[in-house]
Amino acid sequence: MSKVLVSDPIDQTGIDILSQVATVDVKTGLKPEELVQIIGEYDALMIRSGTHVTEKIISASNNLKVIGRAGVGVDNVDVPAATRKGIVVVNSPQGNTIAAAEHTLAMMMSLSRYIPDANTSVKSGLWDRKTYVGAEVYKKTIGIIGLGKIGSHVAKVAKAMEMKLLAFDPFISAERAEQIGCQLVDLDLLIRQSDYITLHIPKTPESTHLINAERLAKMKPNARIINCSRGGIFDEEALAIALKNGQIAGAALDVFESEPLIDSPLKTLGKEVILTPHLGASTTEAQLNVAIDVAEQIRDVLLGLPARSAVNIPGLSPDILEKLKPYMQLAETLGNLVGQLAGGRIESLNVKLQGELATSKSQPLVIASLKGLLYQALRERVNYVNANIEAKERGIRVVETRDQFVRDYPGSLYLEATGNLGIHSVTGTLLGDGEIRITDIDGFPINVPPSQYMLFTVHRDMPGIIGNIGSLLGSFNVNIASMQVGRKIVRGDAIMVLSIDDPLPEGILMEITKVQGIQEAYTIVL
Ligand SMILES: NC(=O)c1ccc[n+]([C@@H]2O[C@H](COP(=O)([O-])OP(=O)(O)OC[C@H]3O[C@@H](n4cnc5c(N)ncnc54)[C@H](O)[C@@H]3O)[C@@H](O)[C@H]2O)c1
Ligand SMILES: O=C(O)[C@H](O)COP(=O)(O)O
Repeated sequence: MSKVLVSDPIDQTGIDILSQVATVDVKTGLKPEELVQIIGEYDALMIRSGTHVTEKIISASNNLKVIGRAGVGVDNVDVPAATRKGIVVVNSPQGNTIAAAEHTLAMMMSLSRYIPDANTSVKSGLWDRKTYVGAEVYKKTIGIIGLGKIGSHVAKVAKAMEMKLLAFDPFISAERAEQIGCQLVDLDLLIRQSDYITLHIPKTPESTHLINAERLAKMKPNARIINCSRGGIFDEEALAIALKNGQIAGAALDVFESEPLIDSPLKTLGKEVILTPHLGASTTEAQLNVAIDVAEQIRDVLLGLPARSAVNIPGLSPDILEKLKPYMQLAETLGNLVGQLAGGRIESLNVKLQGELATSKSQPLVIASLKGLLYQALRERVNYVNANIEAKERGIRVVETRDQFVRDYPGSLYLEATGNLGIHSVTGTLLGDGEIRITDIDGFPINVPPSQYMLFTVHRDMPGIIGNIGSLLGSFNVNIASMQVGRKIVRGDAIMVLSIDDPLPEGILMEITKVQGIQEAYTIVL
């Protein structure tokens, strides 16, 4: 049974899901060196923002197949190092969107009305109504930096409060911004005109210290700024100076350059500053959502299935995955089959999407085909994450083609592998119930489901040959489950495909090739 380590607090429902397929250890608050010591025992690791999965931890993780981030940000995971090791990294892109957006709005309102300080004041026995005269957000301008999932929800609510909405996001169109009710502007204008500025962007080299002394100096004196996205996007030293000097009216931070926040000049400031300990995603609802989402994905990866939100598998977004998942299984099976038929060193793989499939995204199918193709060489070490890298390292050239006019099946996939021992091709499709059918091998039409043990022969189509093979297998006590012959012309070359119940015994393949009329024989294990 697989072993999963949960190293940050997650909802019990997630642990219950993982327990269906694995032994789950919950060990929170581990020091990095403790994690390095034990990670080798685990097949999966489930974390939140508290665990930093460094290259050192990844190097020590000899069995790790998947890292699940129960949340959005994966900046606490060395994703390139995980990718190099073939470890899938999954997250929950939407599970805590509403929670983070609502925390942002709560921060905005609390900043405007000094609620945290007023509350502390009343609890300390005071009744001070003068100090806490606030400001209304109604008709004020909010500048949203990053109009993705969280930014868009903040926009929706801000619009309902009749705020004027500006947005800066170089990766979205003005039309999209307009649909959300925002005017897309450049960063400088947003900074100069907004009464409230809120950030909803990932931390990248470009966004690090995006809010610095220079930009703070351009803000309105009544500006209040909020960061519920990632620490390090604000230059905290410069922010503390700007607040101290009254350059801006307030700031609310949920995330910090270094967490937990220990020494910071921001802590010494007054009612104009609100600090929360990375609580954006901390609602019961969000924690349930992310725990289920990520635990299900970890479970799927441990069962050998693709995950719907893997961050390090190119071209695999959840909607594409939903549509292509059955075809990925087909691609993997065909890749494995054609790899075994080609044998030896593979030089190139042609992946052709046919019929209805021709309009689909090819990348997931290419990855799955390569995973299957490399299985014989790499076994469990090849997966959806590293299949591309492994193929490149072996010098396998991948060619993607499409032919929507192939109409013998609604959608089919054709793989052709060229190697130092020759060229082989296979075609397959999915039946209505999702069952895989191999429909062509090396140009011979057939219609067989894949089975674990198979035998293929290329032979002359002549009387007696099928009987001879049957008797030979019988003499070795090999039970034939099914058999089919495919031929292009009567009495020409033909292919025989047999599904057998057990692996072929040693030496029998050689005997088969000696049968009169047999030209080639291949044993396949899928
Ligand atoms: N505080 C919390 O607990 C909490 C909870 C959830 C998410 N988050 C963080 O909030 C952030 C936003 O999450 P999301 O789900 O909305 O992400 P998202 O991917 O849906 O949206 C991010 C948006 O930022 C834009 N963007 C990227 N770089 C930019 C830049 N330099 N300038 C302007 N726009 C830029 C992108 O185009 C995208 O539209 C992430 O950093 C995430 O980790 C924090
Ligand atoms: O990126 C996220 O999802 C948030 O930062 C939430 O982090 P958390 O899971 O540690 O609360």
